[in-house]
Amino acid sequence: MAALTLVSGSVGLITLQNPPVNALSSAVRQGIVDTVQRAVSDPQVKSVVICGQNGVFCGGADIKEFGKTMLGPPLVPMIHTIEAADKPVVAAIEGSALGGGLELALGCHYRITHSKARLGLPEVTLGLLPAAGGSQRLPRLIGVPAALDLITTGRHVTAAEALKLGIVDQVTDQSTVEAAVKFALSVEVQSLTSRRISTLPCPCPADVDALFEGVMQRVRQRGRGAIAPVACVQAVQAAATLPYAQGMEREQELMATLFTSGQARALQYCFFSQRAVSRWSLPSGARWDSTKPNPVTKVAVIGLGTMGRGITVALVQAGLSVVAVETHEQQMMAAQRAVSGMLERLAQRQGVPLALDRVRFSTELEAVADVQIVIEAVFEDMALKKQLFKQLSSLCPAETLLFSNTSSLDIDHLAAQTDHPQQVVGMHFFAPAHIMKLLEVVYGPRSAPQAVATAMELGKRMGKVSVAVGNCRGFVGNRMLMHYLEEALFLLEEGSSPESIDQALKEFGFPMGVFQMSDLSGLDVGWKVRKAQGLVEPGQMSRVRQGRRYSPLGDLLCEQGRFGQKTGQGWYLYDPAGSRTPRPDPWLQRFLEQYRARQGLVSRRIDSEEVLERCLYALINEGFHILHEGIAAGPEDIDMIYVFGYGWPRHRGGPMFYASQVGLARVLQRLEHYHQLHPDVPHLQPSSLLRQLVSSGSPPIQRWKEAIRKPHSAL
Ligand SMILES: CCCCCCC/C=C/C(=O)SCCNC(=O)CCNC(=O)[C@H](O)C(C)(C)COP(=O)(O)OP(=O)(O)OC[C@H]1O[C@@H](n2cnc3c(N)ncnc32)[C@H](O)[C@@H]1OP(=O)(O)O
Repeated sequence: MAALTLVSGSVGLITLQNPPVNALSSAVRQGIVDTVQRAVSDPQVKSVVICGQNGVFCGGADIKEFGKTMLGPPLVPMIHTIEAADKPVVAAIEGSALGGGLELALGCHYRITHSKARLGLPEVTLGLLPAAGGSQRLPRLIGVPAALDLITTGRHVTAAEALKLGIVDQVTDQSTVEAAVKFALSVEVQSLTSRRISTLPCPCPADVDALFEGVMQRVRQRGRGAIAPVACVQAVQAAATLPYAQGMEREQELMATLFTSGQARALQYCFFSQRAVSRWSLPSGARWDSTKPNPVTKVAVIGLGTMGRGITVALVQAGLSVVAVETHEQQMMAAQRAVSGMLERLAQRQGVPLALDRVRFSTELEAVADVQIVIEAVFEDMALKKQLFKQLSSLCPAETLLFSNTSSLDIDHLAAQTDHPQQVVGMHFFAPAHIMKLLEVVYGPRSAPQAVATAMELGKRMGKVSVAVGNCRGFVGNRMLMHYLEEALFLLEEGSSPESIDQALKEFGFPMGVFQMSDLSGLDVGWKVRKAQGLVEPGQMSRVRQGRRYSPLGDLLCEQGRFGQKTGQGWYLYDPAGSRTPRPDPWLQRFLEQYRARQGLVSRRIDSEEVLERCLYALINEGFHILHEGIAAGPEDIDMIYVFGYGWPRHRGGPMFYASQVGLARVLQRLEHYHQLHPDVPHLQPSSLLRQLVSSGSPPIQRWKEAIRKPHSAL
């Protein structure tokens, strides 16, 4: 797991060997301890270089070992031994030096880096802190403000930035190991006194207390209840105020709390789930590793509203040629200006050349005839989309893939309009499409595996987290969201207010509550969907529709022209119209009181526990139905959809992971309780999969698939 060879006569070269990222597993740590000891005690060795196999220095501690009994030598004394060595030790960093990998490098006396390498301490993203001395050494090396930034955000820095910050000593474009060996030879006789970072004082700015206070405030605000960023600030504060040995004690103490926390488990589950969802499979048995995506260089986007513009930008940024079609001349001009502006701003921010020449704008549908993929992004209207798919089917060659950016419409109906239904797949982007990371790739029973593979690959090229899901109303995300929204409305009817419901959800960790989110998306969007479902009865107040409880509150607001932020009024007041700051609306309060009075509803006090249980468990219950039907391959697919598309707090792992942490028996018991109180609400009736899991002893989430009828989970 680590090999020692003698090179250039006097340099002991230690190579970490643990593909793919040379994570510091117990075997690797043992290998490092053994090889360092041999190198240090070998009189022929005058200096040491540590590098990683296959162009990667080290991806950090082995995350797969977390939560298990720790075997092998611990990291902290291992790094101390390296730092204390009386022969110069040089880290040769290629690929990545992350987390424990960078901490290992900080224990070395020098760091030589390839220009393409990335360095960082991303432990915070896993619910941890750099507890192999990183929180104490980095501030001593680069100062408190820069260390706080890197440690609390976990962001990776380029080699150039690392050099500027003083993390590394040299950057090379050539062979890193050769440069490091040459460097090691040149420092063999130099004193190491100033090279042991742990012995250096921590450079602090004059207003260090104010700095910590400000950062702590920012971190709490941004973290939405996450504990790791707070502990990271506290650890750096220890580096700034305590001698190294005491700082290390504080680091270990803080880490001990984080290491066993539910948040760390949730974040580590997210790390693996994010990767697992790319290993898609279909109910037919087709899989990611046995299906080749089509080569794609040119894509068309039809419909240049908000979504189409965002998709165009995302495609251009992925290096593709795009034909952007909008048949209305005026809208086309506006879209062209908007897309060019977005691309210009992005190019400026990223310091890359402007790629405007990769987009060709056209008002002619015929312009799409020579592309490999057409992404339809016209208005969410079935008749309109059906007509377009019919036209596309006759316009495009048989091998062209036809993707629809629909958020809820039936993919099978669209496929049925074409001569080649196997070429049709849904690509549900989230607004703004060039920024949001989530992509739901929706397959129908006739979608070809190759079409799904190509959509997943295209998503990857655009930097998205793509999740393959089956076709059903609302797909996975919006289907679950419907019940969350409905419960919020029922709670309003029963006596709650938009402010208190939103507050409870924000305290849970959502960036905004359900009513603020609805105002932002536009209340007319849901109204249109409900109209299409035949649920809307203008001017009517009846609370039972299609045989179940229904709240007409949203419809009544829309009838008053209250569509949310864009009209200045919705569940909140926005002054002026278009402003983003919601203010409680006294009109709404009166309206709710009158509504309850007319309906004979007696208002009661509703606490945040009930808000969370009813909104979240209703959503989770639908997730169990989705799993049972095989619409999502596994719980991790649902969780990644919610984390990346709906603002579910990552440190809570996603709705299905959250259910597993709350305890399935508890979720079941509360759903039964609420269903008993509200028998006219079918979505509160516990799913049979949830019952089945509870009666089989609530297995851990990784084993749910064994109970699912059509499992094709990737975890
Ligand atoms: C009390 C005892 C513990 C003390 C610990 C002290 C403090 C130290 C803590 C840590 O070091 S925590 C780990 C910090 N490191 C990271 O967060 C880095 C995570 N990895 C990445 O960001 C990326 O993997 C990468 C290194 C940038 C490479 O990216 P790339 O896109 O090339 O590959 P991936 O698909 O992401 O990964 C490939 C493969 O490798 C697995 N993997 C990656 N990193 C680790 C790791 N640190 N431990 C275990 N496994 C890792 C990843 O899951 C992929 O696996 P498969 O999905 O292919 O099975």
